[in-house]
Amino acid sequence: MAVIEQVGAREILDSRGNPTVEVEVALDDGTLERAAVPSGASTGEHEAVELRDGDAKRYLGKGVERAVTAVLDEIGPELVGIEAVEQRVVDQKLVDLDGTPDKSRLGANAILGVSLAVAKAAAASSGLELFRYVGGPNAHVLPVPMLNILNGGAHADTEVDIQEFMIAPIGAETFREALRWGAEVYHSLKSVLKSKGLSTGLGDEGGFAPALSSNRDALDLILEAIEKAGYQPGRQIALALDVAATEFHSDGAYTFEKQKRSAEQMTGYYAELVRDYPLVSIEDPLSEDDWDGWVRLTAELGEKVQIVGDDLFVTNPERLEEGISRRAANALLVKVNQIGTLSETLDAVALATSYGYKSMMSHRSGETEDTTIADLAVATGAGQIKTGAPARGERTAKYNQLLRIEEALGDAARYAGDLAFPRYTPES
Ligand SMILES: O=C(O)[C@@H](CO)OP(=O)(O)O
Ligand SMILES: [Mg+2]
Repeated sequence: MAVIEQVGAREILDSRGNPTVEVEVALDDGTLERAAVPSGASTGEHEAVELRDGDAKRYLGKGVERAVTAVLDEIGPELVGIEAVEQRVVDQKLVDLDGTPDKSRLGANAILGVSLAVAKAAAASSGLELFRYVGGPNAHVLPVPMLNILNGGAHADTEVDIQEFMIAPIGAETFREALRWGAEVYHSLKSVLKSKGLSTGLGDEGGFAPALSSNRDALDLILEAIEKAGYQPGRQIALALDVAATEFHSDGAYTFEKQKRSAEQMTGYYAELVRDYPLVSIEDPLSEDDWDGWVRLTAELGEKVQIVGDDLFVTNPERLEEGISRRAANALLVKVNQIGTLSETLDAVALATSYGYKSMMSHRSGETEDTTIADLAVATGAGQIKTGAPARGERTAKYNQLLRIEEALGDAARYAGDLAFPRYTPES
């Protein structure tokens, strides 16, 4: 087995034109692999800390030279000589070296880059694709792509409050078919928008970002696009939301559609949406610290629809444990850079699974060409992945990797389909 010989790092650009960290790990058998780190816009207060330089002259203070230096000067030398397959040893070393609970000293961006690059190098050196290396023989379920085709909130310059309107092609037979359906609906939505004189400009995740006066308008446009593409809403293609409610919550109130609302009023609004639309999943319906609101919302809607905790859980096993004990949400959003190491990410998914919580693998709004999360979705059997629209290279890189994985698995591949959403019964 191969040991880590050298760790390199550099500053590269992400899909928003902001700097981010890329790490390279070289092993003594000649293997060289790299991983790039994503970056969020609607970040949760409890996420691990992304180290930024703060020098206003460089990239308006968004540089990551300090994180790069942390990899080169502090982290790298400590890892030389360790077996690359000892992922947990490496990750524990990263956590210990940093020494803070939120990875703020060395930076979660520095730490994650190293953690993922080590995993990729170990996989390559073992002659295994990443999904097989991390997931073993059980890695055979292709996730439902949760395609974000209409962007609002912090990802668009419009007044649409809900951040992400996604389609979930649950009725497809294979991932390949699901992705094709999704792309067809994406194009269909473009025509629908054009025909109504609405903008077809894009938001950060490649979805359209038209100026609309209500959030229901967005759902109606998408339903029209699904039908015009020749698919049945609900049975073949369901809907999902990421409300990202932390973004419009302050002083105990939600400013939604220009009105101040309580958690109870927001819950009432979602209950109507679930009644009126084929929704399989709602992410962050309430703010990150509104635990009581989450508990009540989950009690009211959790039997009918998946309720996903993103800012609430921040892929952190401790916050997830609290959520499980209080019965807040029934699914976990999984973002590798919210927690900072592969081992802790896998721990969060395992914890979720053991309590019957579903997991949705996720990108960030600032992304790179790195495709690690596609492999992790299959490795963990998550059954769901959201990585933006079926357009724009940094998003399609992940979906395209899933096409390759499905092909590599051949007859062993199984598409998660509507089984990914046990709380949803497609209408006949
Ligand atoms: O809220 C989210 O789920 C994400 C990804 O879609 O957005 P961001 O990366 O900006 O936090
Ligand atoms: Mg979210």
